[in-house]
Amino acid sequence: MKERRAGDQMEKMMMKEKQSEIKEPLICVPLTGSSPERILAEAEKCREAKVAMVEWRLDCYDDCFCFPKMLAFLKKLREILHEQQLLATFRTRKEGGNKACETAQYIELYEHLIKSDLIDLIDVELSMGEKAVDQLMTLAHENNRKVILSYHNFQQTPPPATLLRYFDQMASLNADLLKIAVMPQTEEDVIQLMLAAREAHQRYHKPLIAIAMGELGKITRVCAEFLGSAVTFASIDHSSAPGQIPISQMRRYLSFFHSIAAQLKE
Ligand SMILES: O=C1C[C@@](O)(C(=O)O)C[C@@H](O)[C@@H]1O
Repeated sequence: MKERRAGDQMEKMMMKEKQSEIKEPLICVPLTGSSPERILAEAEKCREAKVAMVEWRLDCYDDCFCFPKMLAFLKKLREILHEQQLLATFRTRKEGGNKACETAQYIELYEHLIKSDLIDLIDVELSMGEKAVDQLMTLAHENNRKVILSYHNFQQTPPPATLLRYFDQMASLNADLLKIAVMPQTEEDVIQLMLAAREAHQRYHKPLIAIAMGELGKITRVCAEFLGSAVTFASIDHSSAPGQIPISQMRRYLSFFHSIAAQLKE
């Protein structure tokens, strides 16, 4: 019952997006523990802080490929996080995550997660290829789960035309949210990422997440609302990517930028 409530919240966000009514982005906090004890402790903190969305980074969890164990643990996690939207992510090593895995293993993991009925969203890497993406997209949508299609580059920022091509591929593969996180080397890279995000937001009318990582890119996390970003990531214990800032600070920044956005709309 309570899980449905989290799903409804996401549904409302998507409706608003369709009406081009940009609103304050949701904060998503990643759980990066490797043991059940650590993950549950992080989840408790998220619950106490009334975090809107929590990302379980399965590539950080030791037993992610032991499916019965993983699912039993997910049930416990969900009991703590019943008010939150729960995003399940396996970030592969080639996109900055902690573990490598074969495509077949990746698909199997997500199939278990989708069918468990215990998560609201999944993050699927665009680089998995059209066939794998299609398969997971169909299964997720049949089970009323939302899909974030994502691209990460922890080394550099590809040129604007490439960023737009990725957003375009994500939208045409029917993603519910389009997500790009890149590493800027210069301030121009940060600006290019911001411009590509604005352009994609106007073109596709889909919620997106656009992040420039590291110190240089912090601005994209706090002024997410101006890029059309529906979600921004913040840390509660350990950050899962360079440049993430603590949730208490993030809340202050978001409400500051939201008040500016509201004034501009008046
Ligand atoms: O993709 C993302 C965004 C992120 O990389 C960030 O830069 O905040 C953090 C990851 O946990 C998440 O999966």
